[in-house]
Amino acid sequence: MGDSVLRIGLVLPDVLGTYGDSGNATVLRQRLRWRGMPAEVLEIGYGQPVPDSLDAYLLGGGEDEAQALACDYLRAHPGLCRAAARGSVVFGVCAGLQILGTSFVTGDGRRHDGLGLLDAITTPGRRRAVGEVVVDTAGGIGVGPLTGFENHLGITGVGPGSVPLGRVSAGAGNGDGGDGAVTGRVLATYLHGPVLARNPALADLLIGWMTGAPPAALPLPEVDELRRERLRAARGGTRR
Ligand SMILES: NC(=O)CC[C@H](N)C(=O)O
Repeated sequence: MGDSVLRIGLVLPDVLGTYGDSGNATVLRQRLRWRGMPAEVLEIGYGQPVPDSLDAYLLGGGEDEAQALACDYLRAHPGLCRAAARGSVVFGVCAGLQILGTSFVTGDGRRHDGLGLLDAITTPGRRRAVGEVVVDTAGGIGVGPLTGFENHLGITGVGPGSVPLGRVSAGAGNGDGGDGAVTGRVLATYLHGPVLARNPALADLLIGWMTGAPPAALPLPEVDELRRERLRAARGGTRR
């Protein structure tokens, strides 16, 4: 393939594959292809080299032990961090968010250094946050309301080097009223779904960062209808 093919790295899907977040790579690739931009997904499995030349890197969710293993691997194989320093897009979900931060403490009380690409520190909460989430991004990344589901023990404090994506109006998110964190082109959230399938505007924000220009509109009425349903259902739930 030539240099014009956009390359999306799916990072350690064999370790961070518990919550279906690998679908985010499929969504990004397909939304690029629908716009006539060739794209491919490279799965970077545990034990394989981590290239530093990709346009985007996606990290999904996982259990504490898997998360610690993935984080150690990415610290020892710094291709992702080198690429982020050059401006590649990095997108993390839940365990991915915690790994991209400065440090996290797992449920067993052990502290782990993160990759330090986001100014975010995670510690165990009092109880696991499980359920639907809605994030209002008007004061944050401005991509409309985000919907997804969460399943995590960690609570995340965002420092001055990052900003949350927005404020949660249902669910827990970071645990302090915000969700996720963003610094430059490194963005992460607690939302599974896959979140890019549920929230095409977030996928297109990442695509704009990858390509250097906001992509053309892509009307998909059935996706809009699905979003309306999800938002109605989640907003009918209780705030935790
Ligand atoms: N869903 C996840 O990725 C869980 C992340 C982390 N292990 C936690 O429980 O906080």
